[in-house]
Formats: sequence, C-alpha cells, structure tokens
Amino acid sequence: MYNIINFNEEELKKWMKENGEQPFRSKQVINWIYKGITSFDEMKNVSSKTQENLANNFYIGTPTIVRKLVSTIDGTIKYLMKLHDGNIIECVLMKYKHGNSICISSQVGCRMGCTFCASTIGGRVRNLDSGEMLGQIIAVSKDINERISNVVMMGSGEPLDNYDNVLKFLEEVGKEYGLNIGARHITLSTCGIVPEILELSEKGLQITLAISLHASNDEIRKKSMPIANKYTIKEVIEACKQYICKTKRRVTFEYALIEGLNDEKEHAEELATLLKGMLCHVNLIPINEVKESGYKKPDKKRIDSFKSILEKNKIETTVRREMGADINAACGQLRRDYVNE
Ligand SMILES: C[S@@+](CC[C@H](N)C(=O)[O-])C[C@H]1O[C@@H](n2cnc3c(N)ncnc32)[C@H](O)[C@@H]1O
Ligand code: SF4
Repeated sequence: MYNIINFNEEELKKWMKENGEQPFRSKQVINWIYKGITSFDEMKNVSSKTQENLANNFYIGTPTIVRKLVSTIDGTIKYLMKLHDGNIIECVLMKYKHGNSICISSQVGCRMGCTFCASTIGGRVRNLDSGEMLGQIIAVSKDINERISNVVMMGSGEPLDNYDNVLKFLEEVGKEYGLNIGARHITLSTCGIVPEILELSEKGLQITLAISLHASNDEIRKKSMPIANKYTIKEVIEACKQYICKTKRRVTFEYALIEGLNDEKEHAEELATLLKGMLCHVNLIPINEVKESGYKKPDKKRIDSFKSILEKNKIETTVRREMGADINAACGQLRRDYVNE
C-alpha cells in the first residue's frame, strides 16, 4: 500500500493508465485528496469501481487530528496528529496579518540530540514521507477552512536528515493543482548538516534557509548541539555563503539565548564578527524552558543588549515573538506529554 499523497499528478496518471483506469481521472482524484478527504468513497464524481481499485492499492496519508489547543492570546493552534501507523506528530498554526503560517514536522522525533530540545528525547522513530508533510498542511487547512500561505519546517525532526523526502515535499508543495505555496513562502530550518546544505544550494530553490546556530564558537555549540562535533561553525558558515551565492537568498541564523551559556556581550561580539558582511539576518529566540534541560531564558535587558551589539555591527536582528504562550507551544513537549499519558 502506498500513501496516495506521495504521488503527484504525473505519477498518478501513469499508475491509472497501468491499472486499467482512465488517466484523466487522476486530476479529479488529486483534487479530492487536497480537499482533505479521509476515505476514497468521499470522491463523489469518481466511479465506485475506481474508488475500490484505489482503496485496494493506496491509503490516504493525511494525518488525523487527535488533540487541538487554541491560544486565547493570539489564536495560535497547536495540533497533535496521528499518522497512518499510529505515530504521533506535532504541528502549529500561527495566524498573522499577512496570512496563515504553519510549522510542520519532518520526522517522528529526531536523532540530533540537542540538549534544549524536547523533540529529541525519544530519539528518531522514523522519517516522514513527502505526503505526510503535505498532509499536515492539508489537515490544518481543512480544519480552519482557510488557505495556508507560509510554511516553516521547524516542528520535530531535522529536515536535512530526511533529505530525499523533504526535497520531494519542496517540489510538490508549490504545485498549482495542490497547495500552491511558492518557494519564497517556505523556510527550512536545519541544525547545520553541511553536505546537504551544499547539495540543496545546487538546486537553486528560492526557499529561506534558517540555521540553528545557537552559539558563537564551537566550544559552546558542542555543549548543546552534538552536530557541532561533526561540522565546525566555520564549515557551516562557508556552506551558507555557498547557498547565498547560488540562490541570492538571505539566510537566517537562529540563536536561542540561554542564560549563562551563550548570552554574554562577548558572545554577541563574536557572533557579529562571524556574520559580518553576509546577506543574513539573526533571529534571537529566548529559550523555551524544557524541564529536562534546566536551561533558563535571560531577562529582557540582557536580550536587548545582545540585540543592540549585533545591530551596532549592522546585522539585522529580530527577537522572536512568543506565539501561543498559554498553550505551551515549545517544540516536542505536547507530543511527549500525550505519548506519556
Ligand atoms: C525543533 S527545530 C526543527 C528544525 C531543525 N531540526 C533545526 O534544528 O533547525 C526548530 C527550531 O526550534 C529550536 N528549538 C528547539 N528547542 C527549543 C527550545 N526549547 N527553545 C527555543 N527554541 C528551540 C531549534 O533550535 C530550531 O531553531
Ligand atoms: S533542535 Fe532540531 S536538530 Fe536539534 S534535536 Fe531539535 S529537532 Fe533535532
């Protein structure tokens, strides 16, 4: 059995032809799938014989919403979703003036082991296929009955540790007959897997690349991000420069501020030196406190002072606005609580 959302129009057309179905029906089938149907017999304009043939060979891999928390502060919605095999993932909808933005997962869990991140506590269970990533957007769009215009790959999982499926997802998410979300409205966030950043840059996609840097030198980075033992900050930055050169896109560096670890003035100066002259932007994230890590966010004065040092060095810097503060939207925590129950 295959997840039908993994098949694009061409692929489904080919399958229909080879399996005694009229190829032009593939368009109708795909339209239904993108409407968020959960069973083939909901496809009203498709014969019951075709419905049966599809049901015998495919399943619809749109995740099912099993829990939903809505923030009364800003309307952010945190979803827990069940996949076809029973695995649970998280995804978050954020409502902005410029449209709806969704944060999707790319893996069940993660094997990267960052000490501040709840997604990695149980390790990586499995990769999501491209249809399961598209399926999160389809399910949420159906739930709110509105179009989703922006996607950030910042839910659980390391997208570049699931490169082939993520690449297929990036190709499919922009299709006009499907979700029609252009590359410029997509952000891929990575802990910095250098060979895949280089490979991605060769594709010349217009997506925004976000790097979870979180430290101004390798010594500090190694304390919270095991990937730092494999690739140095210098190598990550060189790969980003290559990405900028090939795509002409501005790269975002995410820097989670952790009290007493990476929030000193000299860390801001060191970061400014690393990034000087690059086509980039820094997003400072006051760390979301996760029980297991014991990390705390610095106070506002310290965050502002870190920001002003970067700005003095002409590095565009923002502080991430906290969304859904009342629903504990910290990455991976909701799933972990649900699984523990
Ligand atoms: C969950 S990760 C998923 C994407 C990718 N694996 C990565 O690390 O960039 C998305 C972002 O959330 C950040 N993050 C994880 N745990 C966090 C926490 N407790 N507080 C603030 N940011 C966190 C990550 O560092 C990363 O920048
Ligand atoms: S921050 Fe990203 S790479 Fe690190 S453990 Fe979490 S999901 Fe994985």
